[in-house]
Amino acid sequence: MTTAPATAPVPVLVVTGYLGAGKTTLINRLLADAGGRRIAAIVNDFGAINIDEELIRARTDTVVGLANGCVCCTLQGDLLRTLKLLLADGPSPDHIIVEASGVADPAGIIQALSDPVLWKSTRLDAVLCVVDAEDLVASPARRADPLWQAQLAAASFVVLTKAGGLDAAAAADLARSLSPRGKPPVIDTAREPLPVALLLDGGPDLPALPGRRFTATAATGESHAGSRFATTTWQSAGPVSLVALQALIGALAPVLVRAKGIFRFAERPGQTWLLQMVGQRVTLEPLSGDYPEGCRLVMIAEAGRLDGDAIAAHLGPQTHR
Ligand SMILES: Nc1nc2c(ncn2[C@@H]2O[C@H](COP(=O)(O)OP(=O)(O)OP(=O)(O)O)[C@@H](O)[C@H]2O)c(=O)[nH]1
Repeated sequence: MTTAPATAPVPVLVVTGYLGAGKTTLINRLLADAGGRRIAAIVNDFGAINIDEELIRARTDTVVGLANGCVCCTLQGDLLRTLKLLLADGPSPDHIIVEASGVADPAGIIQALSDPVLWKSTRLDAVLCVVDAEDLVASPARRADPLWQAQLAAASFVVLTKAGGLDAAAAADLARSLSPRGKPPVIDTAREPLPVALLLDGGPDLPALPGRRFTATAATGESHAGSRFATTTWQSAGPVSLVALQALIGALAPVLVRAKGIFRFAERPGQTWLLQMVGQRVTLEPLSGDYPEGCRLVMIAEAGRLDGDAIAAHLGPQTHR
């Protein structure tokens, strides 16, 4: 009697990191450099509109968005259901990347992925924590934030983004401060190529699976920020005024922690634009590729600080696509 060869569990890479740290950008780099690996992405956006899913969809056919909640708590069940569907539907991917929302405590995700039934078909391979160097330099108090600490504590790898403005010694100091003993490894994306094979396939000095340990503490500790931040979304079927958007950002900048949106402007017909705001840094860049018509905007602020009516006051009433 012959037995069917056991198929290896599909490895899962969880990408965590604070709001606007660079998770989506990093995942798109991994997808671009995937080297023939079939990668499925599950993208969790805290808000009702999943901008990150749209940005990642441009790179891979297999992307599932989980919006309006957090995979570390309210959407844990959805995460497990989505994983099961991805594995049941056609040929399994070689790898699954889960982008956590910026307010997620990875402990809850690790806990969900440790489901013994799921473990046979998928295994948590690594947790990658994206850390924004500019943000840390501008806001040193970030290090005392329990959410930020929980994300870093769960990391098997730390990816340092936006460190290009620091000199080499300052960047090395920053990396050491994030990982004093050199484990987890810190990868400075401004100075070194992204080690795709290491991040996706594991490294030689990583403990053998499934014995690799992950820091899983209570999912609902004070570090979880789902209730600390509130998200407000707005969308329209048609274009908006660029001047009105600039005025809106100017008016709300003092309270916004994060904003992102996909826009068409009445003043610039025929072009789609991506708005990104992290801290006080705002960028507006043209997008190439097919994006659905209309505009959508997600804004995140400390709960109670963002007046949703201000968006409609500047951009006009919300209309649905
Ligand atoms: N200079 C620089 N900018 C970066 C880098 N990575 C990301 N950014 C910029 O940072 C902003 C936020 O990047 P995202 O990839 O959307 O961040 P995120 O962590 O997915 O954001 P959330 O999902 O909202 O938490 C965008 O304007 C990016 O272009 C980097 O390595 N260097």
